[in-house]
Amino acid sequence: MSASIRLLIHGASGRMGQALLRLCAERDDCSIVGAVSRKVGQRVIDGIPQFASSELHGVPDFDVAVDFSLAEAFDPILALCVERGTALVSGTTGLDESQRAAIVRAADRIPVLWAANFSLGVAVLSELVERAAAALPGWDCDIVESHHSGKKDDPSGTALALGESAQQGGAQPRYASLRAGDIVGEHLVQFAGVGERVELIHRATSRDIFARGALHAAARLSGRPPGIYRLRDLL
Ligand SMILES: NC(=O)C1=CN([C@@H]2O[C@H](COP(=O)(O)OP(=O)(O)OC[C@H]3O[C@@H](n4cnc5c(N)ncnc54)[C@H](OP(=O)(O)O)[C@@H]3O)[C@@H](O)[C@H]2O)C=CC1
Ligand SMILES: O=C(O)C1=N[C@H](C(=O)O)C[C@H](O)C1
Repeated sequence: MSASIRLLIHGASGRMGQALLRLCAERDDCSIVGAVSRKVGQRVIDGIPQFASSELHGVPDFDVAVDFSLAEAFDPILALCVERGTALVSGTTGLDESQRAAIVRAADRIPVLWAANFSLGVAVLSELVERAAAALPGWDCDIVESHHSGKKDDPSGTALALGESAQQGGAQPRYASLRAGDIVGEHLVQFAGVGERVELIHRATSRDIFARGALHAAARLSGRPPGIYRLRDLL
């Protein structure tokens, strides 16, 4: 039997962090050696040592950091992974160009997987969007994303990634964002022609789909050579 992969969860107190902690406890291929949040109350919760982001350099040895935090928290966790030579799986959205460039540089030294969306449904939607865009030249393409009122970035990372797929197919997408209630995440990609319209939509009703995808990716990324990995490389 292979050894359990040691995970560091970054953004542990958040909506995604809590889903990751809960779902990791159900797996026998990984264990959490540290949970990092901006603020820390109790030092150990359910046997997992808690660390404040100011204590990042004191976390124990780990194999993969799983980061679902905020853009302003991303640079330190990327730097820590490079310093320790460990893998990074990140779903943090709202990263700017310099942060994206830092990921590319880091990938010379460590394995990195960043994805705007870890669900299988969005992976399929992305392919459908590219095909629809290529098949419907000249049609208007609009991407409408809806999320809970606590979401900070817009357009969502998924909307921007779907926009890249639409562009690959030759469309010029426009974006609209809605923040309301507790919507987990909805993405509508609409192609409008004259007298007809095609709508492709993904509705997430549970964050577990993202957390499961990220844990699966972490288990598969551990021990790989440095480089940029895509979700589809690890499925
Ligand atoms: N790729 C994907 O599939 C998905 C991506 N996401 C993305 O994941 C990220 C997290 O989402 P969500 O869980 O809803 O967000 P939350 O706001 O619920 O959680 C954010 C977490 O980051 C921590 N944090 C905030 N600021 C800092 C900082 N400066 N340094 C260290 N830690 C910090 C928070 O700690 P504290 O509570 O102490 O402030 C908290 O643990 C977002 O970017 C979101 O877009 C979300 C779902 C799926
Ligand atoms: O913040 C969220 O909640 C989500 N963020 C990701 C994004 O920005 O696309 C993925 C998912 O839609 C949920």
